[in-house]
Amino acid sequence: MCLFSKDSFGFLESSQAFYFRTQNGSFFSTDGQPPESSYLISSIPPSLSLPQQQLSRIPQKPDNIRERERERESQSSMSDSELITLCLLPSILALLLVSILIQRKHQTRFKLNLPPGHAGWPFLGETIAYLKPYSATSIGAFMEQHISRFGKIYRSNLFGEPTIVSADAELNRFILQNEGRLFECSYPRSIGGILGKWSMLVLVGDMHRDMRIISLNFLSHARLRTVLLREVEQSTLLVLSSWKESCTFSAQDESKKFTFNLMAKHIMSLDPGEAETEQLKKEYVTFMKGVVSPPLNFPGTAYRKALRSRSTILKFIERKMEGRVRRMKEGGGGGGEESSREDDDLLGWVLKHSNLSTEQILDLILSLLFAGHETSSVAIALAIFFLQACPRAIDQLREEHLEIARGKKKAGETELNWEDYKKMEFTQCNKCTSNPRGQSSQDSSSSTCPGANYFMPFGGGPRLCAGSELAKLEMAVFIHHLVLNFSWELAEPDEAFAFPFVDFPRGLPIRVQRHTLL
Ligand code: HEM
Repeated sequence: MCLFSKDSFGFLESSQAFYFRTQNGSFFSTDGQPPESSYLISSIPPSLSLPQQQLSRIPQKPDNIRERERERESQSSMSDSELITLCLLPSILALLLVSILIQRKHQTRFKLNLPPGHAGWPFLGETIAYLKPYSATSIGAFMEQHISRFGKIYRSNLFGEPTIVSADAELNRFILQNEGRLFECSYPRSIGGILGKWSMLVLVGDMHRDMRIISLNFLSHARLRTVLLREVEQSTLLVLSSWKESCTFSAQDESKKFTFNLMAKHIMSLDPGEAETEQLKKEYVTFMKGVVSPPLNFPGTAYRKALRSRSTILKFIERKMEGRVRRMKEGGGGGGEESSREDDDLLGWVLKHSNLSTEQILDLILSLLFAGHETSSVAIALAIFFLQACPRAIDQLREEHLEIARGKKKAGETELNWEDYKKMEFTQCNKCTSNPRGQSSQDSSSSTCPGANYFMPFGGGPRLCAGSELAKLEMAVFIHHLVLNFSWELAEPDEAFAFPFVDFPRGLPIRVQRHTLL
C-alpha cells in the first residue's frame, strides 16, 4: 500500500490514506494508520442461507407429522430458535447493509482518484481468487485477467483491506526506493497478527531501523567471511552426505533442511537432527502456510493453524531464552564450547547487547528464522528444478567449480574460502534460474539484459533484504558441492506452484547419481 502523491501520479491527494500491495507481497499505506475500523464491520459471512441444491437434499418430513407440528406450533408461543432468528436476522442484515454502504461511500469518496478495479465481496474482497494456486512460471490467472481488464495498476480488496495492486515494475521500484519518504510500509492486520507487531517486516520508522541494524550486524560481511561461509559449507555437506543413489527423495525437503538447520544454529545454537529442531521446523511449515492465507480465524483454517503454530514457536523460543538467561546469571555460561557458541548466536547477542523487551526479542527471532530459511530454500529447490532441464548450464557450472576444486587440491586445502567464493562468477549469474518466465538459466544470466534493473528478488530501498548476501552465499556453496558430486533427474514430473508462497506439490522428487570428478 502506498501513497500516490498527486504530483507524481495524479491518482490521489497526498493527504489521503491509500493502501497498496506490491507484487513481492509487501503492503504500504499512505499514512501509517491502520485501515479504518469500518472495514471490520464487513466480517459477516457472505451467505446466510443454504444454496438451493443443498436445500433440496434435506430430508422432508411426512405430511401427517408436518400437520401435527403445525397445529402444535400455532397453539404454542414462538420457539427459542425463531425468537433468535427474529432478533438476529434484522441486525445481521442491517450490519451487512451498513458494511456495503460504507464500502460504497468509501469507493465514491475516492472514485475520481482510484485506478480501475473492484472490491469483490465484503470483507473477503477478492482474496480467495487472488490466493488460488497457479504455476510459478506464470503470473497466474487472477493477475492476467485483472491486468488485461484494468491495466497493470488496479484496485482490489485483499486480506480484508482495500488494496491497489501494482504489476508495474517501474512503479514497484519507485515505491520500494521511496519507502519512509513518500510511502510507508504496512501489512494487512491479519498478516501482522501472525508475524507479530515487533516483527521487522511489520515495523516502521525508528523501531524498524533499530531492529534492522541488529539484523545487519548479525549478517554482516565480516561474519559472512569469518563464520557463516564455514557454517554454510558444513550444513551443505551434512545434507548432501545423506543422499543415497538408488532412492527417490524430496529435493524441496532437503533444501528446507539445509536452510533451516543453518539458521536455527546461527540464531539459537540448535543442533541439526535433534528432536526439538525437527519439531520447530514442522511448526514453521504450518506457520508459513498461514502467513499468506485468507484471514479466516475458524477451526481448521490455515490461518487459525498458523496462529497456533506462532504461539508454539514463541513458547519454544521463550524457553530457550529463559535457559540462556539462567546460564548467563549462573556465571557467564561456564566457558566451554557450547557457551562460546551460544555467545556467538543471535539470541546471545540480543540478550547481552540490546535493551529489547522479551516480547520484542521473541518476534525478532521468530521472524528472522522465518525470513532466513523459507525464501532461500525455495530458491535452491528452484535451481535444482531448472538446472536439471538445462544440461548446458550444468556443464558450464561444473567447469567453473572444477577449476576451483582443482586449485584447492593443488594448495592442499579442503574448506572453501572467500576467494573461492568470489571466483563463482557464472554461478552468481545463474541465481536468476528462478526467473518467473521459465527461461533457461543461460538466457537470464546477463546483468545487462533489458529489465535487469527491475529484477528485484530481494526487494529494494530501506527494506532491501537484510540476508541477501547470505542467501547468495548459501546458493553458491550448495551448487558448488551439488554439481561436483551429483547428477540428478526428476523422479516424477513436478512443477513449482505459487500458493502464493512457492511450493512443489510433490515435493520435487529427484533421483541422484554420485560421481567423483577429481
Ligand atoms: C533467496 C533468498 C531470499 C529472498 C528472495 C529474500 C527476499 C526478501 C525480500 C523481497 C524482502 C523485502 C520484504 C519487504 O519489502 O517487506 C526481504 C526482507 C528481509 N529478508 Fe530476505 N530474502 C531471502 C533470504 C533471506 C535470508 C537468508 C535472510 C537471513 C536472515 C533474510 C532476512 C531478511 C530480513 C531480516 C528482511 C527484512 C528487512 C527489513 O525490513 O529491513 N532474507 N527478503
